[in-house]
Amino acid sequence: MDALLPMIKPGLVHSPSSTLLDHPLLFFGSGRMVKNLNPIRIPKITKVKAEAHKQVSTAPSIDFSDPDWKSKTSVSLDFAEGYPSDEEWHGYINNNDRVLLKVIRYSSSTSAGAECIDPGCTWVEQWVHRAGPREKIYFKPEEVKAAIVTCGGLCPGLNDVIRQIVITLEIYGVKKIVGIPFGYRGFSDKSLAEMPLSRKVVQNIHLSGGSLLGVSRGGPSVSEIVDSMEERGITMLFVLGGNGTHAGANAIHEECNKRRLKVAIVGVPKTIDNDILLMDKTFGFDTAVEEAQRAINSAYIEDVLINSPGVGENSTLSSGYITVDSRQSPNHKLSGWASVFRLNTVSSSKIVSILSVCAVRGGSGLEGAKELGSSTSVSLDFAEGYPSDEEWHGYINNNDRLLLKVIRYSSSTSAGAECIDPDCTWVEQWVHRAGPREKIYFKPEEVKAAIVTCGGLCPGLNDVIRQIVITLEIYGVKKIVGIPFGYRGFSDKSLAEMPLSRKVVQNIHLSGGSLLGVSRGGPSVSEILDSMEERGITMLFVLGGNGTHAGANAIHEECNKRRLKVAVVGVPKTIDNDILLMDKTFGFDTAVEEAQRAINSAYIEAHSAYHGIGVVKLMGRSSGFIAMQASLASGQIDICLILEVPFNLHGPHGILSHLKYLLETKGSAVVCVAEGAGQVFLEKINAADASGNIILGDIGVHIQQETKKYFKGIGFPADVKYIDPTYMIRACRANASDGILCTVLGQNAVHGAFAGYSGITVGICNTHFVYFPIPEVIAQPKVVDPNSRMWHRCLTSTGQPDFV
Ligand SMILES: Nc1ncnc2c1ncn2[C@@H]1O[C@H](COP(=O)(O)OP(=O)(O)OP(=O)(O)O)[C@@H](O)[C@H]1O
Ligand SMILES: O=P(O)(O)OC[C@H]1O[C@](O)(CO)[C@@H](O)[C@@H]1O
Ligand SMILES: [Mg+2]
Repeated sequence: MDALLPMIKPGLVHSPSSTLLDHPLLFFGSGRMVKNLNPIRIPKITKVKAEAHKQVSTAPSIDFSDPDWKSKTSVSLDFAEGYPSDEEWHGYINNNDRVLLKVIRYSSSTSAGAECIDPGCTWVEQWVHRAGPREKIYFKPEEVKAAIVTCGGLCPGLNDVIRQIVITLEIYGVKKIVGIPFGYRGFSDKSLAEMPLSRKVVQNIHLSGGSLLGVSRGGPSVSEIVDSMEERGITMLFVLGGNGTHAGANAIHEECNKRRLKVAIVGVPKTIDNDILLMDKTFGFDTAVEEAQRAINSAYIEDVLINSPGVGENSTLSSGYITVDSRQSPNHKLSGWASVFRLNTVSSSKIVSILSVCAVRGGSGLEGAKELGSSTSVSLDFAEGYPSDEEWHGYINNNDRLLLKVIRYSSSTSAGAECIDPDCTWVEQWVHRAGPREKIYFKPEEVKAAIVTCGGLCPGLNDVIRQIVITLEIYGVKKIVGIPFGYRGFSDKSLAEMPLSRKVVQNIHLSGGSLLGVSRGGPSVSEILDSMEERGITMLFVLGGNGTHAGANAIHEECNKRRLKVAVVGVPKTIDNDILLMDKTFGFDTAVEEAQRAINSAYIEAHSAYHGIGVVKLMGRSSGFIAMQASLASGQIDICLILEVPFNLHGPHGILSHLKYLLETKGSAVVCVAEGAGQVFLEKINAADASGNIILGDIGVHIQQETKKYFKGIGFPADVKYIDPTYMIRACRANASDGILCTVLGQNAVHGAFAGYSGITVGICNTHFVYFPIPEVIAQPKVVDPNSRMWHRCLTSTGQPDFV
């Protein structure tokens, strides 16, 4: 297999005719390639002189008084001889790193959504190249002329991509960057001049939709385009577009190869339709769904309020998910689980008829997990035997598994490498796939389900409550209640449980907060259990963060001790995104979206003031994910501070001297700080909330005060504005992306309980939904890895140096 790899060997730089430039996307694994791809040619490696690109990405030693500090440090190209040893990799991606393409191991080709290559549904590894900066680069930045072109229809985010390409090219040291106007047409239409691009030009273009460069369809032939590229001396072409644009890009690439031109053609797939193969999603898709949802909401409101009651009733059913509407068509054929959505009563009796006799099981979802401890897979003891393959229709086969980690790091020093042993051996760790099972454990008519929401607020709580209730009703459950104000509702006699039904929850997702209320602290686990027994609860859905999940696990264990037939299922809720093993928790995306608005206000304030400095504090007591992502999303942050990365305020490498430099050079600056950061500078409060969480000092206020003091002290004018949007970012309604996440989490929580799992929580992992044993995800808070690509991307975006 290695013979196929586009290796950059010590002392070698790959030649244009035989390398990644030929095959920007290669697949490896088990000798199998994805259909429709041409066989991979064995690359011919030509000897050229060695070029090592030395970049300091995390620990640059910077002299801020030098106006050229950026070009001298993190962006400098300091070529050296020879290939760097593993120890020398700092923030670079090792060329041999690979990402697994498919992460689900289907146990049967008839399991819901199974994508099998052969009828036996054999597990086939298919690897793709990991993206990111390489230590050895192929082009000399000063020789590069880069062009960007946007083709096809418009798409939200085009300007964001243009902007970041330009900024990143500048960081590499590229000076000649141009935009080709109006798509491929700009290559031939003499009336359209190419547009010089620089950081200054693109600084704020992401604040508007459309494309700075304009778009078009149609245009010149490939050979005309390449003639024009040769004439212009273009050596890098970035092509933003959909499938047509990419077909064009590939033809241009092939033509360049034919003409033996040393040109890199790189596409960035753009389409709101999300119809590009192999990717989780294309940019613009999320925004399009968000906007579409607004249109649906308007349609819903129009129908309900203006049209006849009959129409209104219909749109009540269809609101949230328009596909439900199509399923109501009497001619629409549904099978298996899908039919359950439509044929409510029939389906529940069908489900009952296939009841299994398996016991409610403890959390035991992780298999073969070297670092996570071994655990058993779930075994099912069905009364009437295992259904044959032909019988699966829309159900998840119990033996389906999802791979936890998808990157094969070739070296422990590759950027963000998470290796289990020093050799970075590839270890398969499998988790259970979430979803409806054909055999269920509970008889719906015997179930009493309760939902409780604990901890702080989080956008999407109502969406999850709503979906749990709707899904329970689909199963045929009649007794559904909400426990008011968190665990406290189990003991406080003044708080009556709230009966829940589809009618009650129908529109609750249109507001933030929790219909049930939240609280911290509360009764002991045994009090909770006594109350659950008294109420006859057989399913408990627990929405909360790490504390809540610790509680849920204790409840599950106590149920086991008391030999109660109860399913305890968690749904992780936290805007902080600090739960282990998941791609993200619900509410996080919305919090980032809202935080970005606060950052934009801070930017405008700072930008409009003479020597303005905006400081924004964001939530995240034990991790800096919100601050990092909001900084990245906004593109307006100069300094992002998180608790995972230490910093100094004072001194030559401190934040204050960098702020002075920014005011001198840019005229303004914006700082984003996570609430958990810089606690060492603050006096300990020595207090905890009702749940025992330590109360933090206010780092935002501290930075504001220190900044004012510093500039006053040196007699340098500075206008400091402080924005604290912390509660605003978590009290709002979930955005579309969180709305979808919440809906699927809610459905899967119910499927998990009905399948007979307990002590589990539902999560999204590598874009698929899985069940985790609770203890595995709350062993410690998930934090930002300062060696991760995401943090490095944030640094690339802010341009900030190290502050120690
Ligand atoms: N170790 C534990 N065992 C049992 N219950 C716990 C434990 N830790 C916390 N709880 C309970 O869980 C509930 C919520 O905990 P907490 O206030 O820490 O919020 P959280 O779930 O971590 O959410 P957030 O992300 O908002 O902090 C509280 O009622 C608390 O009493
Ligand atoms: O004010 P409250 O409810 O204690 O919540 C604050 C905490 O809740 C969170 O939003 C979620 O854990 C933290 O980021 C924050 O520190
Ligand atoms: Mg917590």
